[in-house]
Amino acid sequence: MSETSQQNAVVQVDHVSMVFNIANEKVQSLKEYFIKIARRELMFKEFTAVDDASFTVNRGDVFGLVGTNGSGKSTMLKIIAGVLEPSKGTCTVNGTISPLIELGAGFDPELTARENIYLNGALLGHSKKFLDEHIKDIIDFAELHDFMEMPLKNYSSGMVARIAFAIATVTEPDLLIVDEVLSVGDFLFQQKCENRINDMIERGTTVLIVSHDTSQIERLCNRALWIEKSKLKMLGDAKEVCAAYREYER
Ligand SMILES: Nc1ncnc2c1ncn2[C@@H]1O[C@H](COP(=O)(O)OP(=O)(O)OP(=O)(O)O)[C@@H](O)[C@H]1O
Repeated sequence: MSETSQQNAVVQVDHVSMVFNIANEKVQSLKEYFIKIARRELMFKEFTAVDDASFTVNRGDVFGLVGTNGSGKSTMLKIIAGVLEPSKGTCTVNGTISPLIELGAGFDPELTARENIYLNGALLGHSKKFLDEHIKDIIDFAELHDFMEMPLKNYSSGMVARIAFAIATVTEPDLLIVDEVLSVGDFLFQQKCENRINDMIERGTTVLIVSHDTSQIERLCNRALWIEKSKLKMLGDAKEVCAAYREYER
């Protein structure tokens, strides 16, 4: 790769593979699990969720990931976000990241929504002072003013997604990673999120987005990657990749 393209890369994925060890049989409890491990009775088999992936996401790209269920999209995003260490290969990210990956991750269901804003905000690296100054913006964007003192366990998944999106986008990171969270929000909230993503794109944020809604990928993204059964199947212009993927799904 040339020096210029390297400087332009926000995400550089180089021959990345992710292999999980899956137990061959179901165990009923943690105790049984440890007993079987100690007696060497529990066998594992390897499962390759991402197989030798290499690609680059450049500054200013709005990059979509598509593929059928279980093809490895979320695993790829978790590697990019630094949540998972790849079994092979390297993944480099240049800049700050706001990951919106697993709905509810980084939240405590027993705490109120307000307390969770501080907890999740701290996990994203924000100070208490910063969160005090921005909590009104977060609550305003999520439109959940009447529910701030309610424990998060009583929230619907759409309400959790509203809070998670509002916190992740309170600052403008170099890279915004959005997994299926948008799909659980209602139509109006999805539109509001898309508008905010578009504003961030205009100001230079690079976006990585997973969605089963190919029209959403076509609307938002310039480039797309289709992952199928753990392997990269097609990389290129978002409209072309979505068209090929739709054809395959039929
Ligand atoms: N921690 C894990 N341990 C074992 N297997 C895992 C783990 N995480 C993911 N997998 C497996 O890896 C494969 C890819 O999962 P992944 O969640 O990346 O798929 P996906 O493309 O995001 O699917 P979907 O569209 O359904 O969200 C699946 O078969 C899944 O069961």
